Amino acid sequence: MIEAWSPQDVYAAEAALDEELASGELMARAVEGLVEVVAARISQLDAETVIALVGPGNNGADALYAVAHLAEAGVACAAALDRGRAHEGALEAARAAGVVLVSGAEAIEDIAEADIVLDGVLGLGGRPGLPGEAADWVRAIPDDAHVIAVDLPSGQAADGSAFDPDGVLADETVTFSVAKPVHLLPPTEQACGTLTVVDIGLTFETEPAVVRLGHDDVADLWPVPGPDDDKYSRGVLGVVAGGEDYSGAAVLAVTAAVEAGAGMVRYVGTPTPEGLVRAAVPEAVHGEGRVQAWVVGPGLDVRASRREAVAQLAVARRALAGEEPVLVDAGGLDLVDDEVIEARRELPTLLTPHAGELARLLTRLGSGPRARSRTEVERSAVEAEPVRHARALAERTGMTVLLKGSTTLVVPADPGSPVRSQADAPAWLATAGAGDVLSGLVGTLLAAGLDPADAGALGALVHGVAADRVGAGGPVRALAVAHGIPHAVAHLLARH
Ligand SMILES: NC(=O)C1=CN([C@@H]2O[C@H](COP(=O)(O)OP(=O)(O)OC[C@H]3O[C@@H](n4cnc5c(N)ncnc54)[C@H](OP(=O)(O)O)[C@@H]3O)[C@@H](O)[C@H]2O)[C@@H](O)CC1
Ligand SMILES: Nc1ncnc2c1ncn2[C@@H]1O[C@H](COP(=O)(O)OP(=O)(O)O)[C@@H](O)[C@H]1O
Repeated sequence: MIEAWSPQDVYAAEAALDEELASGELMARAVEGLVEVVAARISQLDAETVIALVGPGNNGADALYAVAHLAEAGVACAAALDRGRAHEGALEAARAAGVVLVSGAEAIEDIAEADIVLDGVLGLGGRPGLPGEAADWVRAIPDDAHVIAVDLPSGQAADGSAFDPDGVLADETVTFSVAKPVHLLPPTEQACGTLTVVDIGLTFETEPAVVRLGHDDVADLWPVPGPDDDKYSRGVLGVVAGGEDYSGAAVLAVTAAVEAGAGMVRYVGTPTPEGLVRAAVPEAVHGEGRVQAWVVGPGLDVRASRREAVAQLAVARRALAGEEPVLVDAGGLDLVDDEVIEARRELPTLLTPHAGELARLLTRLGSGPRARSRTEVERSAVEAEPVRHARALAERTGMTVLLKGSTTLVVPADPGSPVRSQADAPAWLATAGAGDVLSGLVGTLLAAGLDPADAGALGALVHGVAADRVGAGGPVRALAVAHGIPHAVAHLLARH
């Protein structure tokens, strides 16, 4: 599991530890870890020149001390300074070690020829926009240089809220003690590259801001049946999905639920998908009945008027009005209105929109607990600030929101709970029907008793791993992902 703490919590933990340690000890630990990574990269890449981009704060000091150590060890190092502004102790160390200090046009020339660029312009204390000459430095970084960001890529928001295309795009980032939201959240994680966390001894009493499950966490969370279990105790999942237009969604969701190990799946549909489900998934039973959780919505047509569709919609509405946990996806999202929001306020509910569906929902429902602002929300706005928009929907509805995408976010209804961020899927998973598979998989975890945030994060991880293993680096179809779930789960459980 990777946990990330907010910049405020990191500063507080740092201040607490700083009081116990000798002055400069904390930074010395950070620098030692940073030097180790840069030295390893110099030898792996056969790099000859390193240049540090030095900003005015402690982030710049880290970079400057690091090149001082490397210069002492014989590496050809330079440091770009903006009008000579930098941490005094670090500057002295750099001078004494023979680091070449450059600024202006000379800095731009040296950056353009560097093998490794160490970005220490801004760290945790950075505000939007690069200071002084730093924007020119960043533009001068050659494509073939290996860029190592100190703590975080300069220009990117430490809380992960905003991506700056003109900021640093790192090949790797060396951070201290713990990850920060910038490293785990879209849209900023794309600027971080590979992450190394150097332990400098900070401890935290607060909850992390962001959590990412790793493969080794699956065995702790996955509902593995024991000898006393039967099909009912494992959890029965009701699936209200598929209509005459999108009949395949029902097959995909039900198949995924059965493959994920639901004790039983009860399917409620209209004639065409019902026939398909009967043929494709003999394990499923048909019609309404007692369940431990519901999936409502894949392929569901809330505007259909045929008698069978009206009956199916009545079951969907009963599920939303009932007390069992509900996952609401696709067409089912159209059924979420103020009445449903009021009825489900205290009940486990997971909404699973993609960016376009989230934009539509926020446009229709408005944001804030009482829908104070009701404005048109564009898909592009959700993509630019996914966490903010997912949180707005979670606040508006009191429900947990799973926002699908290359990184899947799970924002719990409780604003104090960490955001979950899973980036396990190959881009090949961007294919029709993949979301229907996710709904069946996560629904099974809800029926087994997991809470919506755990079910969403764990389901997203397994979904991604199944796609990765089935596709083996090539294209993957949604049905194959569903069929790949058992092997993915077995593979992940075997790691324990
Ligand atoms: N916390 C930890 O655990 C540890 C932290 N460590 C390191 O310390 C780093 C944090 O250091 P930091 O607090 O000095 O902040 P940092 O990002 O260097 O910049 C602040 C300076 O930049 C300026 N400034 C900011 N934005 C600007 C802008 N857009 N345009 C112009 N100016 C701007 C800002 O100016 P001011 O706000 O005063 O106007 C201030 O002068 C952290 O990332 C890590 O590398 C480790 O050494 C040890 C363990
Ligand atoms: N670029 C991507 N990389 C990895 N996974 C992706 C990417 N784009 C989408 N996905 C995943 O694929 C699935 C698509 O779901 P969705 O948009 O609901 O499709 P559908 O409605 O056709 O089933 C989601 O689980 C999403 O997280």
